[in-house]
Amino acid sequence: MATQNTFPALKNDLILRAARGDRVEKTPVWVMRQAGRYLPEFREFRKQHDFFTICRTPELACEVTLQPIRRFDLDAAIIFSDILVIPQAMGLTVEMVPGKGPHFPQPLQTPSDLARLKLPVDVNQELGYVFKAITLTRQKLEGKVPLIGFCGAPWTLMSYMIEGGGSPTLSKSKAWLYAHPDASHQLLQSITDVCVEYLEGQVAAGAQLLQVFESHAGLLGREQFLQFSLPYLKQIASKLKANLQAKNLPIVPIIVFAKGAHYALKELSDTEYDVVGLDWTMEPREARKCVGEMVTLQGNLDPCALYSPKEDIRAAVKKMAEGFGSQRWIANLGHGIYPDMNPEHLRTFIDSVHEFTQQEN
Ligand SMILES: Cc1c2[nH]c(c1CCC(=O)O)Cc1[nH]c(c(CCC(=O)O)c1C)Cc1[nH]c(c(CCC(=O)O)c1C)Cc1[nH]c(c(C)c1CCC(=O)O)C2
Repeated sequence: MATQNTFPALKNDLILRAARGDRVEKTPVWVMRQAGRYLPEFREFRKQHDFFTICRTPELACEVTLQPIRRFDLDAAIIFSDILVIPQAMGLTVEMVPGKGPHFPQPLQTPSDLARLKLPVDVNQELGYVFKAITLTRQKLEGKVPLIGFCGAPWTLMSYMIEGGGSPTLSKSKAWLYAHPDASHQLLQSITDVCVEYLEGQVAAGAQLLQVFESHAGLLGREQFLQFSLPYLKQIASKLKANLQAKNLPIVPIIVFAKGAHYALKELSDTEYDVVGLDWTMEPREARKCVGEMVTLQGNLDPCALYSPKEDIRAAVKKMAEGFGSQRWIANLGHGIYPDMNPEHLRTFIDSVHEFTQQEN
């Protein structure tokens, strides 16, 4: 059975309080893809190490995780890894092609290809390197901020496994949903089972908050989302929480980020997720009206707003803060930061969140 390690005492628990709906004196902020190519120190590091070698080597993953924490006044670290480590653990080869992104040399083409998957997955054996990276990073953070763990959601991972890489339409993977619904459900369930065990292992290793990335929700319509995405997202949160409780592990808050799922915001808030992430197409006040008071919202400045002059970034943050209000909000961008962003503009974003949300007493 998993046992908890002992870690340095936490000095900043703002994000954990906001996630649970406890009072905060200022709004916590972190940024999706905060460890990455927009940082010169990351680009330097990448010249020496292959992407998945960094993910698989705890000392390297830890170093990259800490880079943005050293530079900025962030309220959380997110473990450096990728959502595609799960397809790898299920037996598929994934390469990261510089300048192009992920590539699967042998994607799933027809339902008969499901036989190629290596199931069931021994999560400790296949993904134990992530657990080691989390434990090491939690030690090296010295309690400065909490450490976020994450995984890709089943539909997003299924679509990568079938498309074999990025795709503007997801037409191959969406074709499975319409032409092979049973095989699709079978695949989604297999991925879900891995996600549950993987997230549990991350908590046992020291993750203090989790995020599930359903990055490809937007290309599903509401119907397809309710059928092929939401049930698996729900299963992840409910089974995970039950397992954590049964094993006496901390029941950490969980964030669901379903990019583009504005059509199912209410349903997303009606789950065991503690936080619902918003992309930049959603209006904070409308979103709050839709989800009610019992859930924390995360987001949602358009990442491209960081291309504007610093004064405009400050104005955009002020407006965003007025829209979300001071409680039950975790500030973030509406999607990951882009590689050509000026790190100093990110600093303006982070510092102005703190400035505009600081409470009087
Ligand atoms: C869809 C997705 C992926 N990976 C991820 C998602 C979900 C978030 C989202 O919707 O953007 C999640 C992810 N990927 C990475 C992290 C690390 C933690 C962080 O700082 O957020 C996280 C949380 C590192 C990464 N993952 C990747 C990089 C860049 C690769 C490199 O260094 O060469 C990093 C830092 C590569 C990657 N990985 C993926 C793509 C599409 C790409 C190529 C596009 C790109 O380069 O941004 C798959």
